[in-house]
Parts: sequence; C-alpha cells; structure tokens
Amino acid sequence: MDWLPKDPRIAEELLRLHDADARSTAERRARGGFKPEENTDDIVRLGSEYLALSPEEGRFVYMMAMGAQARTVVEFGASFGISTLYFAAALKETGGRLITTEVHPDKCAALRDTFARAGVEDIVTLLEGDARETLRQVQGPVDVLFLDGWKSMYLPVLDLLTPALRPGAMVIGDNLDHGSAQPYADHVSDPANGFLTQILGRTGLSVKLA
Ligand SMILES: C[S@@+](CC[C@H](N)C(=O)[O-])C[C@H]1O[C@@H](n2cnc3c(N)ncnc32)[C@H](O)[C@@H]1O
Repeated sequence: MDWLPKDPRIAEELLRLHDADARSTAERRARGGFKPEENTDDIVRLGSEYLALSPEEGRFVYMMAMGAQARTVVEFGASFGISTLYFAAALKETGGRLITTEVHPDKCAALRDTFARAGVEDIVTLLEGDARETLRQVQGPVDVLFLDGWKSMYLPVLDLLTPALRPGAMVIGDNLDHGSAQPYADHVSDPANGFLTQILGRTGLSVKLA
C-alpha cells in the first residue's frame, strides 16, 4: 500500500480492514468464487462479504472529497467501512460530515466498533436499514454522493437525493460494468437529466449541472 490517510487511528483501521478483505476474497476464490445465482442483490447471503474498494480506489474517493472541499458526503453501501474511512479521513480535514448507509445488521454492529476505534463517530452518521428509506431524512446541500450498494438501486437512490445535491455536486457510481447499473448509467449519461458524466474504467464520475 503506497498511501494511507495520515490520521494514525484511521490508517490503522484501514490496514486491518484491507487485510481482512484480502483474506475473505482469497477464501471466496478458493471456494470457486461467486456462483452466478449468488452474484445478486441478495443482502443476507452476502452479509459476510466485504466487496470493498481497493486502496487505489480508496485514495480516489479521498481525493474527490478533498478536491470538492466537501462538507457533506452521502454514501450508499458501507459494508465493513473501507470506503467510509477514506471519506472520513478527508472530512476530518475539510471539517465536514459523512452520512453512510448499511442494511445488514451484523455489518452495522461491526461498523459502529470500527468508527469508535478510528475515532470518527463525531463525523460519521450511520443510517441502519434500507437506504431507499433511511436517506429520505437527508438535508442538503450534499457535495459528494458515493453509490456502492446494490447496483439496481443506484437510480432510485440518485432520484431520492437529486434535490439535495448542490449545483456542481459530484456523484461517484462504482461498478458500472454491472448490468443492473445500466439504468443509472443511461440516466447520468444524458445531460438532459441534469448531469455530465465521464466513465473512468468501471467508475462513473458525474457532476450535477446548475
Ligand atoms: C459493495 S458493498 C460496499 C463496499 C464499501 N463501500 C467498501 O468500500 O467497503 C455493498 C453494501 O451495500 C449494502 N446494501 C445493499 N443494498 C442496500 C440498501 N438498500 N440499503 C443499505 N445498504 C445496502 C450491502 O449490504 C453491502 O454491504
């Protein structure tokens, strides 16, 4: 890992989580990977899977939050908190806050412990439950929206939060190579819907037009 956020408690938690993710991914590969019917939006079955950002992707979302000098970031899909901690590191520097979401109860319990160890409880609010419901309470203006929950829900979550996004807000959609993210990719790729979008590898980077 060539870079980690400078905050020592966040860096230590990230090292632990990346290591645990690598072990869990190796075990899954040894079992033959996901079976086609497992690679679905099945919340309970994937409750022990990290499905997390790589260190490079984590650095990317940190850079986006820092570049935007974000005060409010919203995350759809925390899992065990790897992306969450990269955002929290940036927000510690910008003086901002992060609202994150997770539906799996075991993951929510683990997240609360992680946030305490990393010392970011005052920056991060975890909304436990289905983000399509819990995010209804978000007040704008939102500077950065990160989409990394189940891909078929990207567009409903974006629709829910679009009124709260400030002009120029950034929307980062991970894994747009998944077929179920296509309705979202089509929506943000049409400027008539109020976004300009660049696809970088499998990540969509969109900006909300004024
Ligand atoms: C790809 S993982 C997120 C990985 C995480 N961003 C990271 O980098 O560590 C997707 C997560 O979204 C959660 N999720 C899926 N649908 C959800 C929903 N409707 N509401 C809240 N969380 C959801 C899943 O339980 C899963 O933990």
